[in-house]
Amino acid sequence: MTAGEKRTSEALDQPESKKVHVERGMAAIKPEFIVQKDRIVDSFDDDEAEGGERGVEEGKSGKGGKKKRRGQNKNRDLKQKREEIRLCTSLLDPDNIKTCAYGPEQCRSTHNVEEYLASKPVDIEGICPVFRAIGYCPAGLKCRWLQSHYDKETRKLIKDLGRTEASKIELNYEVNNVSHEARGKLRKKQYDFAIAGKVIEYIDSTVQNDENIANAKEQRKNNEATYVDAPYKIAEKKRLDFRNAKIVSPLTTVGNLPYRRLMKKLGADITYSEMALSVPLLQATNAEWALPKAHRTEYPGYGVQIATSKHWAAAKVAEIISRETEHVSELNLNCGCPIDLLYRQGQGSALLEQPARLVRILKAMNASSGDIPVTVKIRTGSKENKNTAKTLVERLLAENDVAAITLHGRSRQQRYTKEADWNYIAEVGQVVQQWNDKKEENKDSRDTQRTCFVGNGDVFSHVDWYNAVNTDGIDSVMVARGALIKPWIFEEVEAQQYLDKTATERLDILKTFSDYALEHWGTDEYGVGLARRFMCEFLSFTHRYIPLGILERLPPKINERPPQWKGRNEMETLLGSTDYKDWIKITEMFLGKSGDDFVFTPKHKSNSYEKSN
Ligand SMILES: Cc1cc2nc3c(=O)[nH]c(=O)nc-3n(C[C@H](O)[C@H](O)[C@H](O)COP(=O)(O)O)c2cc1C
Repeated sequence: MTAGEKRTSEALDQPESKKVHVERGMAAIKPEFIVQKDRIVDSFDDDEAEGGERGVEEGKSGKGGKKKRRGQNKNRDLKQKREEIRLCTSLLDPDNIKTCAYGPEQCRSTHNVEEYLASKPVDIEGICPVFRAIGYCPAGLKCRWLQSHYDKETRKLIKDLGRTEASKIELNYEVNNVSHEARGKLRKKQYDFAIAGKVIEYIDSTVQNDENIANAKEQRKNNEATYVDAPYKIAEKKRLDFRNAKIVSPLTTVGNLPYRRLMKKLGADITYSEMALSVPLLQATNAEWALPKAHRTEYPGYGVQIATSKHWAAAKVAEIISRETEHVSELNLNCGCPIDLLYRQGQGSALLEQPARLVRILKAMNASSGDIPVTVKIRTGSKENKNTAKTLVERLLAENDVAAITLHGRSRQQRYTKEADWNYIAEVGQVVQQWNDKKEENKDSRDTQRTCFVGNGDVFSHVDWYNAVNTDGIDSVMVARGALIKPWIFEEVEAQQYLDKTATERLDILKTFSDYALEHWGTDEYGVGLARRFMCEFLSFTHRYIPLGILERLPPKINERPPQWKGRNEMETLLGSTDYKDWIKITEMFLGKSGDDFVFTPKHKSNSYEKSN
């Protein structure tokens, strides 16, 4: 709804005497916490976020360019600065000096340890979070908390290797690292696609173009004798059971490994990688292969999401993932990403308009992914008011290649200000349920795996969650922004009540994120910079939380915007600040002072950002 279309709604869940009149789309804040009534926080257009920085070329203004999206900061500078004097990584541990591949003369980093240590900024106070967690800090001399694990007398690192082993036993490590060897082969185009090769050949031979898929099915019906069976067998798949599972959506940029690890700790059952693109995966770029990595606690229940427009690329990626990783519970195809860049390449939500291509991709993935089941995430359709998901789902079920379907109740065209259509999600759920019932009745069928159906959109509390999962045909819910703005959402689901978290409790959550971020990105200058950046990205969602205790009425809604408010104490006010400079301040509580060269540009222009720029 636009600002000009304001309507008045009543708070129906309050007794008559307490009913308040609030503008539709506005959060009702108790008067004593309102700072400036007419200063309303801008609505957030989260669509851009789905593609992460891959969407930056969208929104160019000027001749021939696209209309600039309001409130978005394009061309964000996301690179973290590196130290001016860098220590060669061969010298990180004085007890274990390695051979430098370039030699001290050629190496671009310094081999003079004293010079390096003298150039380092003053250490961050306290105990190194990684050393505390695992008894050893891989950043060695580069650690920003070095004083906590360095003996100045002996000039040696302090290690507690007993603790390292213990933390490994506690499953405190990362998985799904694709080997250097496999990546090298990919880069040189020498990887042996033993399964995908056959699958691609078969799909190519049976289907030359989109129309032929329909023809092939017709041919199969009319003339069974001439139909050639696929020259490969589809492996038996691991079973998925999503009934009432607490699921965190795939979330580009913000759904990074430390965040997902945090969500597992806070009660999530299932997590997904950020969307990885098939082409850079096949080119073996390190950044793309970082995406399927997971924390050990995420498995089982960890899905890798990919985006692609080609069945051959899908088959190859599926084979690599099934052969080179050991901790993937499902392989998910993204058919929802709305950003122009991917859409124009036929990826993400573009596949909704090309069902034959989509079916081909899923078939290729399913046949090449070994025992990893294939799942898909779709939207209601491409255009607003023209839902196509039902027909699409019928077709996907008939092809029998997906173990689960997630439906985000919005079209590609629809922006986030409009609510997700849960009535339509329920209708599609019925289609899946009828299909599953029929399968169950057909006792002769060898394939008795039911297809799971998951709804997605605007779930922000246990009330929304139970409304969804108690609907016939809906197995569970994927939660995206709700789990970013309110990371304790699954605790509410478990407790079946709203939880009024204090600022201190919310800070504890951020502290855990900070610790996990440092374990993942490292405690050297560069790692701390990354941890700070991704913590700011996280805070760009957490700050949207309006504390329960200052709300005049329930339920809180994800899309409601508040007038400028203050919290019940200073910390609560700070945690709700829309100013990215305050977010940096919050990171400093855990990550030390940010240097002058730390750069963070928020994705959304907040009120204060616009004011100060
Ligand atoms: C920051 C952000 C990043 C997202 N990244 C992805 C992604 O990589 N893959 C995907 O399928 N959906 C992505 N989405 C969409 C969400 O998974 C989800 O479908 C959508 O936000 C609706 O759910 P919600 O109303 O619970 O937020 C992203 C959404 C946001 C806000």
